[in-house]
Amino acid sequence: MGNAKTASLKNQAGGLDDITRMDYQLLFDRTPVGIYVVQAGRFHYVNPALGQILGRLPKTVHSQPLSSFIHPDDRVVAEDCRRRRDRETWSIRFQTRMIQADGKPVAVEVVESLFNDGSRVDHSDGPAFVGVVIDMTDRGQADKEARQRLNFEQLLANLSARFVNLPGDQIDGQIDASLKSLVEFLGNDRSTLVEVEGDDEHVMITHSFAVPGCQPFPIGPFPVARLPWFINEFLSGRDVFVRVIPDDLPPEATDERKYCREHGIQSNVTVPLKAGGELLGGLTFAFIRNQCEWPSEIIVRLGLIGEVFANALLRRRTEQALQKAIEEKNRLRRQLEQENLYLREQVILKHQHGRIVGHSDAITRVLADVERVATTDAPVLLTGETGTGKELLAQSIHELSNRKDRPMIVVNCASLPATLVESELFGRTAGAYTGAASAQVGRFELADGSTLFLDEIGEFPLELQAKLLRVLQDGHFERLGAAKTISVDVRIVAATNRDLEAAMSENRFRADLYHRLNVFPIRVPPLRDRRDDIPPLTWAFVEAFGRRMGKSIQCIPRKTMQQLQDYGWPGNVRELSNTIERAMILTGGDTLHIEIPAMSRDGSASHKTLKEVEREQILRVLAETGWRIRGTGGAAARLDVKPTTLEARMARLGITRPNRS
Ligand SMILES: Nc1ncnc2c1ncn2[C@@H]1O[C@H](COP(=O)(O)OP(=O)(O)OP(=O)(O)O)[C@@H](O)[C@H]1O
Repeated sequence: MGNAKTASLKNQAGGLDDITRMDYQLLFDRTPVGIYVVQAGRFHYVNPALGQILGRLPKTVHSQPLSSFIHPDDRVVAEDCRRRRDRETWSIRFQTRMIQADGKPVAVEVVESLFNDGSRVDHSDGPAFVGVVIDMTDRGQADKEARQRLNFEQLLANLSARFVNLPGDQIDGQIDASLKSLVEFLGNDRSTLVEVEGDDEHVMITHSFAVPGCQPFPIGPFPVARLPWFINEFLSGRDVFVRVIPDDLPPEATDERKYCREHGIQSNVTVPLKAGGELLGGLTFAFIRNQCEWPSEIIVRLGLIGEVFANALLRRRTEQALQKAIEEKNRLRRQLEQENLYLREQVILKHQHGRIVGHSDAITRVLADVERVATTDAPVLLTGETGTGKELLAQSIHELSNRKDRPMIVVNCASLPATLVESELFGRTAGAYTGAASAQVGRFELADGSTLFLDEIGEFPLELQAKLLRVLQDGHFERLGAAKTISVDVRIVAATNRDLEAAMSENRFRADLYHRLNVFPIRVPPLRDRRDDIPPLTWAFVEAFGRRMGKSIQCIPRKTMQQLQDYGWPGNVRELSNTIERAMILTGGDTLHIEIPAMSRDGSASHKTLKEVEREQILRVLAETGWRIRGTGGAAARLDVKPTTLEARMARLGITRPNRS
């Protein structure tokens, strides 16, 4: 094998046979690697390269013990290695420190093997070894850089991990902590995060960390005009690396030169922060105590750190925008709710003005219809049980219309004798019929330019319905007994608690009139279908009657109010109003006691006489006062009557005190 190798070397070298011993000597002398021959622990040969590693001339080293050139701390280990060499190959590889002439240690790697060249060494002194010594100083530097690279990767991974899944509101805190870690790791004096502002004239300093003894950059807006070259550089997406300030600054950076001089900045490295295709700001590293010594490799990799910050900023921005959008949505919703509330209040207030009380959904819907139709001239048909407030609503429609300056004319069709309806509505000429001595202006003429409320329209005489229909259609009619046609502009609001459709099918009501009236029907719900309105209505009536009667009621027991809400109110609001009025008459003091009519929720029930109601009320108050009639808090005072009057009534109603057992 050895011959084969030699043959191949011969071929490559183009004639190794020609190389003389002198040539080998030259080779050893010229090689940049240290070479020595050692026997019995002493140098027999040291080439110039090893002399250089040791900082000595080779001849001064000759015959010296090898161990004396090994660092004292490494000697034992090195000798041990050399002793335990492989018996087969007789070679050994170890790392150690050698000592230079000036006493400085130099890290080396040594490879030593058995040396057979009998011409150079006398084997009677034991085996000789040849050693190759490699200076590891450069290698150490490479290792240091590799270690630095590794640490940097570690820092990068840590930074990224810190920001992953971090809620938007914690990002700022983490940026502060990360700037501190960066300064500690990279050894600069101050790290600052700059964000772009909405306006072109400022950037925003959002975070800054400085080592003790150096000032952090003041947080807040910073005018671009103070460092125009520097800011525009990184805002254009370029890295800024000025290792030696002012020498490395371009001529146009005059403001920067001045600023750095004033603030003692020796070097500056800035990376732009870009994420999502957007430039968000810059991350700057300032050197104040020393100049920047970072290897270019670190500077290149700062961009990666910039990316971590940029992504965090982007996420914070996105979350802030989202949060803002949510807040705006909530604000708009609240505003809408408030406007709704306000609108409702407006409606109620407006109608309270027209004495309509209520905030239930049912009445709110009715009021909304009233609002909607009021400003048109369309006929309105109000239907609903008696006492639900149809007339009140008719009044509201009128008051909300642009006819409000003229009074609304009311005709109760049920209360007029059929014979008088025509003249009442359409007017008459003098002598139009027997007994009509003078001419009369009808309600239609009176209502010209205003509203005519036809209450109880279901009672309108069948024979006059065609005439009514004609006025509704074209506004024309003739007074009774006159040929002259009169034209009027009248808005009709009609009301009924009758079933007009049934009347139609029984031919008591004309279908064409019905359809003409029914252009905008409004159904007014019974009070039992809007029980939420009972408390405000009760209080409204208590107030109104209290004012009239000079009484001030401060309290309605919860139980009483509940009973009012539970009751069926077949007579609707009118019945509630009457009940409150009665209770107010009977109540003394500031607490309202109401005798609730004994009826079921659906309103079908027996009606009590006033006498029965009075009896029950007196009995109840007597029970509450322990049958004490006189004095403050006595039953007479509670009922607001003289004690003698109460006693007389009790006698009349047959009320006597039950025997006490
Ligand atoms: N929402 C309300 N707020 C305040 N008062 C009301 C309300 N509804 C009705 N009232 C009062 O109840 C009473 C009856 O109302 P209104 O006469 O308008 O009812 P109606 O439906 O026209 O009755 P009818 O069918 O018997 O003519 C009136 O005193 C009215 O002021």
